[in-house]
Amino acid sequence: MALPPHRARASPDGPANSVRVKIALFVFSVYRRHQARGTVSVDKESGILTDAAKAGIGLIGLGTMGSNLALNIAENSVPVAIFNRTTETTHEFARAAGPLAKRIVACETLEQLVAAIEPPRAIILMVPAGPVVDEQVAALRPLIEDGDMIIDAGNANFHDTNRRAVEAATNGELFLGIGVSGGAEGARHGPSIMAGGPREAWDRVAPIFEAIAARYEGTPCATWMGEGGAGHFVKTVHNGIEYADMQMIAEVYGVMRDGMGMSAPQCGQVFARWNEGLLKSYLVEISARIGEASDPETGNPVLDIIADRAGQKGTGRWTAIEAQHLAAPVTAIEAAVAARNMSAASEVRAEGERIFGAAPRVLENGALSIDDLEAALIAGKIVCYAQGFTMIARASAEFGWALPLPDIARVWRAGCIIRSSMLNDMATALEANPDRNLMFADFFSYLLKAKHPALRTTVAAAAQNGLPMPALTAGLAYFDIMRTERSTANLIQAQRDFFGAHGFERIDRPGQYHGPWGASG
Ligand SMILES: NC(=O)C1=CN([C@@H]2O[C@H](COP(=O)(O)OP(=O)(O)OC[C@H]3O[C@@H](n4cnc5c(N)ncnc54)[C@H](OP(=O)(O)O)[C@@H]3O)[C@@H](O)[C@H]2O)C=CC1
Ligand SMILES: O=C(CO)[C@H](O)[C@H](O)COP(=O)(O)O
Repeated sequence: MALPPHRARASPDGPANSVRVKIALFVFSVYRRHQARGTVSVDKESGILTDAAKAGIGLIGLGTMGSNLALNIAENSVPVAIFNRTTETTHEFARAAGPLAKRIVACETLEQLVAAIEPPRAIILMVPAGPVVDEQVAALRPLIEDGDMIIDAGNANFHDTNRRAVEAATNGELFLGIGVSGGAEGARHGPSIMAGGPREAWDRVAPIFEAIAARYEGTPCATWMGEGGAGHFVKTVHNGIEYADMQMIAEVYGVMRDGMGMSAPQCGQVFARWNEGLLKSYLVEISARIGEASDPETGNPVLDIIADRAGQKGTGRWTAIEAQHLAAPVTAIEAAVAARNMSAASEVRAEGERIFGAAPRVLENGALSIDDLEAALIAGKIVCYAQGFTMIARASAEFGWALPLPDIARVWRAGCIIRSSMLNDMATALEANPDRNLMFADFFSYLLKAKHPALRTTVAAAAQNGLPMPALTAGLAYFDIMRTERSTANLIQAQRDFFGAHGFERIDRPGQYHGPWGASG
């Protein structure tokens, strides 16, 4: 199949150059301030920077993400003051920081942390979502001054971020809610950053975040999304898409493993091949590496010894719940969240298998090809992103944000977990028409026309053989519903009117009507 012509790349030169200038000016200003304060001294025993020279930013929470972000910040020439609940971790971290330790100010108390940062201060929180963030804000509040800024860079429910932004404004502080994606590797070498909060607050710290962010053809993947919880909202939908993307990949892995009898390394090799085509993406790439990895102790494929119960920290669930509130169907994401919950119920599943027997699962030779699975995954992925972007557009209108849909696609092109070669084309399509379902854009409708038959064949064969495919099935149903001009909701409306006198519209004249249901209605 020939690809359509429009895989144009946005020219990165203009914005990228101006960003480089901004970063250079910021770094220079930090250096000047440090020069003015004299030389840095180092504690002989710990090797930790102890000088009165002030840090350009503070960071609380040296776990997986915080420790890597701190190193990334230091590597980008910005001295960073660090604090962690467990003090030993702070010292271990600073000791292990090697040459970057000279830009790390290790603090044992929040008082030390605040004192170590150049005012007006900016302090990043990289701690678990929920009450911990409120506790950290409350602990910092008596120590900071008007104009200081707290930045929650963990995953947060955007409703909490909205509330915290209002509380901060009342207290004369600035509050940013920033979604950071990319896992440990991204945090260390370039994550994708989705910021929300007062624009002027973002502008103040943007040079640091743009410096540490991933780059797509020179353009930093760090974007201000809007006021309040806008950044955390976009990160939440990112994670919802992440759930669906991962689930769809797991579903085709299930067909290869159970339906086709392929080994984990064989599945890995298929993913590696797919990663050279339209499915090129971080999640397919790591699935290839996972499939090919073997357990050093037993020599068996690692994938075969991992328990089949998926964990979750809540962002997928937040997406599904919010989508319901917004009446924005994200059926593939909802199915993926439900699939994780069902995977966790392993004892119930075992009982089900005892009662009903295992489904046949094995496909007849030739029932499906690897190419069918690839095409099914391409179609499913387009539907899942289309749902995510539609939800973002709905939220933008509902919450009075002006969420920049093309920029969201752009900021996801590098650094984040859902980065994929399709995102540049999504940015182009959303630039042309941000209000239109992505499935209908020229490039994606062209692909869907070509690939949806394979999605249908795959879902049908899987259903026939008891291979569960909740996300791909949900994606196919969404596609079919969205291409059906006359749905079956006329019967729903009749039923509602029958039992509750809710009324219905007619197709042949305007107005509200009731049916001739008689006394039984
Ligand atoms: N891991 C990932 O891939 C990603 C995570 N995130 C988000 O980033 C945030 C941090 O995640 P991650 O680094 O993985 O988490 P970790 O569990 O690795 O680290 C948690 C950090 O928070 C501190 N902490 C935990 N509880 C408290 C508390 N009650 N009071 C003070 N400090 C506390 C821990 O300190 P101590 O050492 O004392 O335990 C530790 O420094 C979360 O919001 C997460 O959802 C975002 C993107 C990706
Ligand atoms: O934000 C992330 C990636 O983008 C985190 O890794 C998050 O923890 C993933 O979600 P979950 O733990 O629910 O799978």
